[in-house]
Order: sequence, then C-alpha cells, then structure tokens
Amino acid sequence: MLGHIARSLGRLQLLQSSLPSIRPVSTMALWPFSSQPRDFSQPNSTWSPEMCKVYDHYNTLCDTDTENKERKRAPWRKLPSYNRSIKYATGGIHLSKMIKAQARLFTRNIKEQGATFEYVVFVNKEEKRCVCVFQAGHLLEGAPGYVHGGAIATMIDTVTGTLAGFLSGPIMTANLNINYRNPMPLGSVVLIHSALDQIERKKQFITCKVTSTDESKLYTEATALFVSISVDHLFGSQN
Ligand SMILES: CCCCCCCC/C=C\CCCCCCCC(=O)SCCNC(=O)CCNC(=O)[C@H](O)C(C)(C)COP(=O)(O)OP(=O)(O)OC[C@H]1O[C@@H](n2cnc3c(N)ncnc32)[C@H](O)[C@@H]1OP(=O)(O)O
Repeated sequence: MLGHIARSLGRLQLLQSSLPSIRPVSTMALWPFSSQPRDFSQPNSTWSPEMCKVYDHYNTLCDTDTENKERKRAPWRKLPSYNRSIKYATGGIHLSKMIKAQARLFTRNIKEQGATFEYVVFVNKEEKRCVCVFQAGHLLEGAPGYVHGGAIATMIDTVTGTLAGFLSGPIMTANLNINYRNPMPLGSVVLIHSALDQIERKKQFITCKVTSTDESKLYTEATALFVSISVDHLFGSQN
C-alpha cells in the first residue's frame, strides 16, 4: 500500500514541484530518525495467553527468513503497524509534514500498552482476505463491562480498510454497515475476518465478521465500501 502511495507521489507533478526532493529512503544520506519506527503490532507484556497463542498460530503461517537468509514463501504475511505509516513510505516524510504533522493513527495514539486497541493484522494476498487478532483494553468501555460499539466500528474500519488499501492502494471509507449480534466483554480477544467481495471500477466491497478465537461465537458482522483515491484527494479539503 505504501508502495502505491509512493508511485502516486511520483505521478503528481504538482506535489513534486512543491517538495524539496524525494529520494528513496534507502539512499537518503541523512536518515532523520535515530531508531527504527515502532511496530505496534509486536507482542507485548499486556497480551493475554490467548492473544499470544493466536498470534503464534498465524505467525507460523507467514513468510519467514530462513537461517541462510532465504525467504520461505508462505500464503500469509504479518503487516507492521505504525502510528503514522505515511511517514515511513518513500518520500513520505515530506508528505507527513505537509498533512497535519501532529496527526497520529487513531488506534495507535496511546502510550499505555494494553489500555485500548491491541491488534495485529495478517493478510493472505492470494485469497484476498485478512485476519486481525484484537484484544480490547479497559479504556474501550461502552455498556458497563463491554466494548463500545464505536471502538468495534473503529477496528472494523481499520481492518477492512487495511485489506482494501493492501490490495488496491490509497482508499477512503465510503460506507460502513454494521450489525452488532452479541456484546463483547472488555478484555476479550477476538478475530476480525475480512475478505474482498468484489471490485467495481474504483469501488472495493469488503465483508467482515468478528468472532471468538475458536470462531464459535459471532459478535459482529459488517460490510464496507472503499473508494480508491489519488493522493491529491487528501489535499482537497485541507485548510
Ligand atoms: C488514504 C490513504 C490510505 C492508506 C493508509 C496508509 C497506511 C495504512 C495505515 C493504517 C491502516 C488504517 C486503515 C484505516 C482505514 C480508515 C479509512 C478512513 O477512515 S477514511 C475516513 C472516512 N471517510 C471519508 O472521510 C470519506 C469521505 N468521502 C469522500 O472523500 C468521497 O465521497 C469518496 C472518496 C468516498 C468518493 O468520492 P470520489 O469523488 O472519489 O468518487 P465518487 O465518484 O463520488 O464515487 C465513486 C463511486 O463510489 C460510489 N460511492 C461513493 N460514495 C458512496 C457511498 N457512500 N455509498 C455507496 N456508493 C458510494 C459512487 O456512486 C461511485 O460509484 P460508480 O463508480 O459511479 O458506480
């Protein structure tokens, strides 16, 4: 997805002329960060044994580097998760400064680990689907003891949007339709399954189901529509 953003950047003459210079990150002489960006989807001490178990399960299905540095091909891929992904795309550091520099991804903006959204997304490109393992923290309360419907909607938007973006490049949510079937206790670990239903011109239709980790209980069902955008769409209504 970030590659798509970079390619879109390359096509935008208007943008290019307003940027000092865009060079691939790998050739930058002065990398402005002292350390690697933090990948928020790495396991941490607040992850429950259930969260760790499901994470390990999907992780073993993923592409890995073998001991002799060869890439073992596998159908699944774990996506990294940053608090401002655009910043780490090629040329994105300039774009990140131009679009509300203080902005941070809604689901990754709290320092206290485990308090809100702990999640990791695994994507299967061949099958055009993904699975997110989500642990809902105590600051996400809606009805007493249960996860807020807006927090669940946020995760559904994030996961379906990640899949649409991974498959098609820059997108925005046009429509989200949610049915809440069972209340989700705070602290739950759930799976958010998303799959591409169909593509029509700029439109990607995605289906989504939120279940218990053994898939026996259905919490939420949703459908989402994403529309592909060009990067200049992001500048359309900026003040
Ligand atoms: C951007 C980069 C993404 C990359 C991310 C980086 C790395 C990943 C990191 C972390 C992953 C996190 C992932 C998060 C995901 C969350 C995303 C959001 O929350 S987005 C915020 C909420 N959404 C809005 O604010 C949209 C507001 N609306 C708009 O801007 C426009 O209306 C837009 C883009 C949706 C469509 O505008 P038009 O001008 O491009 O396209 P038109 O011509 O209007 O529509 C195209 C087709 O779509 C249909 N359409 C449009 N809106 C529809 C609707 N609401 N319902 C049904 N159809 C609709 C139209 O009828 C048309 O269909 P026909 O091709 O003619 O068949």
